[in-house]
Amino acid sequence: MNSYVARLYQLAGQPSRRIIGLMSGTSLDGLDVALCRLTGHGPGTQLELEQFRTVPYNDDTRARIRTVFAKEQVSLEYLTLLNPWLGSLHAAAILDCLREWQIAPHEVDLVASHGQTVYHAPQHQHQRPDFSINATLQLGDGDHVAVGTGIITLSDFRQKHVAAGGEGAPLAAYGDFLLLSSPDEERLLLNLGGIANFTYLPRTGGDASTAFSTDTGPGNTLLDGNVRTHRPGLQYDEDGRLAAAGHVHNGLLAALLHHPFFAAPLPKTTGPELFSPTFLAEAQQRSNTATLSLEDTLATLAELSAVGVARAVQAAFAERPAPTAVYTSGGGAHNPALMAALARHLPGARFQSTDVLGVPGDAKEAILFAVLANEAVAGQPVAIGAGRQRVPAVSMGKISFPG
Ligand SMILES: Nc1ncnc2c1ncn2[C@@H]1O[C@H](COP(=O)(O)OP(=O)(O)OP(=O)(O)O)[C@@H](O)[C@H]1O
Ligand SMILES: CC(=O)N[C@H]1[C@@H]2OC[C@@H](O2)[C@@H](O)[C@@H]1O[C@H](C)C(=O)O
Repeated sequence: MNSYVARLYQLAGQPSRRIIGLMSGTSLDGLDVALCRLTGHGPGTQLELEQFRTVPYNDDTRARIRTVFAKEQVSLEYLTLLNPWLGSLHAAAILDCLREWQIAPHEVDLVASHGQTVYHAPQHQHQRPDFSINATLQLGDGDHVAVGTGIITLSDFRQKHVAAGGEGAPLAAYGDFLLLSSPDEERLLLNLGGIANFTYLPRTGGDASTAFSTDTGPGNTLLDGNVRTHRPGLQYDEDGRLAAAGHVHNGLLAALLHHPFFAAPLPKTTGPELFSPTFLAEAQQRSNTATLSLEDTLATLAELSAVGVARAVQAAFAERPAPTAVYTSGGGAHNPALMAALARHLPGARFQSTDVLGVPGDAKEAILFAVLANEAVAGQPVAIGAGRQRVPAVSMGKISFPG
């Protein structure tokens, strides 16, 4: 028997596994590295987050990713080169973290690598009559991560979801459901990354078929892009200071909200392919607001992100009250201007960080991929959701051996 197959078989039978989850999201701020001890599997999964670090991307890495990121046309040669280059970069980042944490690679059982999304193309977004399929592309080849670290690696999680009829995202529902359901309350888990999304969790023991997750529209992506354009050198509006100094422009807000995405049924996914600088420029042109101050534009964009979340929550809970327990994660939770807008648009909500649940908000997405790898190796396909909100019950991730 191949010794790695034997190792996987052994890992599957162990009571717990030590798994590194990797996530590099749409904000391109860096690679999140979460060292997790996962005990059990399925609804009994227990998480201990042993270490967490974001390894920042330098300007060169960001520029390389931006060369292809969310672009309809790119150099095929560049894309081909970027795939293994990112895999090797991620492997080096893991080794660097392990050195700092004084842990040897052989003491880690698995790596769960999300890779870098460079293009997300659900059918509603690409609208090509010649391809009636959903598609999504993550770079950072898993074999390079496995060979570079010496650790068995699972990667490319989203393809199975697409193959089973999903849009490849959001996958958060699976891990959120396993780690964060509570017998005491139903919950909304609101992630404010480049794109915003939420997971609805019924009480544990309640009707699991009602759990689901959906994107809601932009989180920080339009805010970040606008800041970068007008304040070169800044990556984002720190602590939302610029947005807080501005006023919402209702004309621009209406032009932004005009897009059918905001009225589309749930669940839905999106990305910076749609919510791009061009999307903003077109809305500015239609509303005659191209010369609006940076502060007012940012205040309006924060409002847009909050309205997107509120509309999706209203659509999901048209027939009954929405959960009031809302747990936030992602970088946008550190933006007080965005959080203030959300508080206005979700009046009954009690906002807390997922930190209070033992899952630090900044680490949550990386942890979720460790949970998916744990399920793929030791668990069963997770069945949650029903009807239009059905989440395909599949195990996800492709397995790469180091040798
Ligand atoms: N102190 C802060 N003040 C304002 N905004 C902040 C702050 N800290 C982080 N952010 C925002 O959070 C962003 C990073 O968020 P995060 O890392 O969750 O995104 P991501 O994981 O790349 O996105 P996605 O979840 O869409 O893949 C930054 O680009 C910035 O917009
Ligand atoms: C295609 C893709 O990478 N989507 C990301 C992105 O970032 C946030 C939002 O858009 C979400 O749909 C997803 O990530 C999280 C981890 C998810 O799949 O749940």
